[in-house]
Amino acid sequence: MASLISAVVPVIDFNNKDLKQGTSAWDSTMKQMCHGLEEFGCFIALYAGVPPELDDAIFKAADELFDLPTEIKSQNVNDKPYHGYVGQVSIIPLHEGLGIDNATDPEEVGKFTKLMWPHGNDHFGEVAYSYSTKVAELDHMVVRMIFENYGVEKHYDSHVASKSYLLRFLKYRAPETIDQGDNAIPRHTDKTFLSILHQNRINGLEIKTKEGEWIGFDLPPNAFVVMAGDAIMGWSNDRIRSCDHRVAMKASTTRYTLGLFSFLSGIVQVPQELVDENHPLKYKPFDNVAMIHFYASDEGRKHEYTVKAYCGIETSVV
Ligand SMILES: O=C(O)CCC(=O)C(=O)O
Ligand SMILES: [Fe+2]
Repeated sequence: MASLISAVVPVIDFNNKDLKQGTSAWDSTMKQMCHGLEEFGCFIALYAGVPPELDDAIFKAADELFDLPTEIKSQNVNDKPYHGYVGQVSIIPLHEGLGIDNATDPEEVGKFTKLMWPHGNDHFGEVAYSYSTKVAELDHMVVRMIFENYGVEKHYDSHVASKSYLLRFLKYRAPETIDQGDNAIPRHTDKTFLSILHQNRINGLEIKTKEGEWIGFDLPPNAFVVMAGDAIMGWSNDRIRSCDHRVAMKASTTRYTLGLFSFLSGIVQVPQELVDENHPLKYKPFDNVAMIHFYASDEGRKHEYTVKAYCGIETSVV
């Protein structure tokens, strides 16, 4: 049973108008944020970039999407594991998910919309695209601070150019028994650089602390959980650790989460600036998408930290 002590995970207000690069507000936010990522693998962002009307619209869009027949939803396929439709899986019976790959590209959002609604649904497309671009703006601000904090600003532009965003609509129906709710999504780490999660006011996300305690969140409506994945753990040479998390469903109504998951293309390398006497190189250069394929294998799923097993120096398979 997890305790609700989210107060320990930093809560950062991104709505502060003084939050501009070079100000003391920026510096202290940057430090608090990186402390969250280093200690917990996550922090909570309060972010008004998604205004209340868009917030309502995206959850209504989720309702509309999941109401489609399974035959239609199943057409959401992707070569990359965990990117397309997931549903009717016996070990996670409460869960269903769909994904729009490259969700900050209006054409890709249009293609997904056409696949789901061959007769068109412009409203859905506009809402999904606008939500993705607004949350990607938060991701950019967070990543800018991370790069500045670790003194690697010069790599920021190439990082942004190599990233893509997957928008996933995630649904959890109410459990019929307590046991069924416990493992709505079993514990795992994401294979992302960062994951930005936003729920429809129904709690359920739990994270594991370094001390091994599971803690839950009581999240306010404008909260976005910014979570480190295995790609940032490798890139940061273990300064940031990926967040071990799971979902427990206790509510009697449907929970929705929108996840904006970022992945990197090309080869990811630890920046030279993050390697020194106190921080010897821990990871070989790696391919983020190949790491997801590794995780999808029987061997890949055995490890606590996929990135260590995949490309950690001494322990890796590549
Ligand atoms: O629903 C959530 O809060 C978390 C979902 C999650 O962990 C995932 O999709 O990887
Ligand atoms: Fe996750």
